[in-house]
Amino acid sequence: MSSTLETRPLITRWISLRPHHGRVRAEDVLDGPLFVEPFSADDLPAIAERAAGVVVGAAWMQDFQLVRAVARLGLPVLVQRGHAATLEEWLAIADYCVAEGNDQVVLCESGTRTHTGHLALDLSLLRAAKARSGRPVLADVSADPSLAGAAIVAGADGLLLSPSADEEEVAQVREAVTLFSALAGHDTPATLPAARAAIDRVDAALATLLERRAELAGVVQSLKPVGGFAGRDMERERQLVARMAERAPRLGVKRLTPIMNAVIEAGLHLSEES
Ligand SMILES: O=C(O)C(=O)C[C@]1(C(=O)O)C=C[C@@H](O)C=C1
Repeated sequence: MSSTLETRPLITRWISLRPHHGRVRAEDVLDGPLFVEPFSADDLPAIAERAAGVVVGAAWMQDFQLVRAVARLGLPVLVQRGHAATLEEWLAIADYCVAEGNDQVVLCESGTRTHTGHLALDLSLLRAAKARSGRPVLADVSADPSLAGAAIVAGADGLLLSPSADEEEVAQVREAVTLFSALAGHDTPATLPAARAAIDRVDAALATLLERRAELAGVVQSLKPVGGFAGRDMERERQLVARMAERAPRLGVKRLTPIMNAVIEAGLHLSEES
C-alpha cells in the first residue's frame, strides 16, 4: 500500500485494535486510506504490512514509547488529540514522530470531553493546529457526523469516521464532503483521477444549487404580477451576471452571459410547465 497520504477531502476510516473497539475487517470499512490504531507495540509488524497509516489514538498520547515505535514504521502517522490535551501537547506528539525521522504526520482533532461526557469538536483548535503546524488536520466526526460540513468549511483536510459508523452516517458524511469541499477546496489535484473526482464534486454542488435556484425562480414567477417569459426582466439578468462575474473573473461577463441565459430560461420553462 502507498505510504504517501492524500488527505483532502477523503473520509478516512480507521480500525482500532484496542479490545473495546472490536475488530472490523479491512474490506468492510475501507473508504479512504486504511489507518489502524495499535493496541500495543506487538501489533506494529502486522499493521506495517496491511495499513496505509497508523493511528496514535486519543488515549495513547502519553505513551511516548509507543509513539516512537509507531513513527519508526515509516508509515504516515495520524495523531489524534487526546480529549483533554492542549494544542502544545498535541503538537509535541508530532514532534516526537519527526524526531524519529518520520515527517509524515497528520493531525486529527477528536473533540474535548465536556462536563456532560460528550465529545465537542473544537474547530477553532483545528484551525490553530493547521496554522501552527502547517500539517494536514483531519476532524474526527464519529461522535457527531452532522458536523462534517462545518469541519470542512472550517478547513479540515479530511474527516475521520470510526468503524462503528452506520451506513446512514457514512452517507451523511460523504454528502457533506461532496458539497462543502467543492466550496471550500482550493487545492490543485495532481492526477487525472483526482482532478476528475474534484470536478465531480463541483458538479454535484452545482446541480444542488441549480435545483435550488430553479425552485426559487419558480417562487419569483408566482409572486410577480406577470410571470414567465412574458415578464422577463433583462436589466435584472444583466445585473446578476455582472455580480457573478466579480466572483468568477476568469469566466467574466462574456462567458457567464450565455450560461446564465440557459439557466434562467430552463427555470422559466420549468415554471411555465408546472
Ligand atoms: O427576478 C425576476 O424577476 C425573475 O423572474 C427571476 C429571473 C431569474 O431566474 O433569476 C428570471 C427571469 C427574469 O428575466 C429575471 C430573473
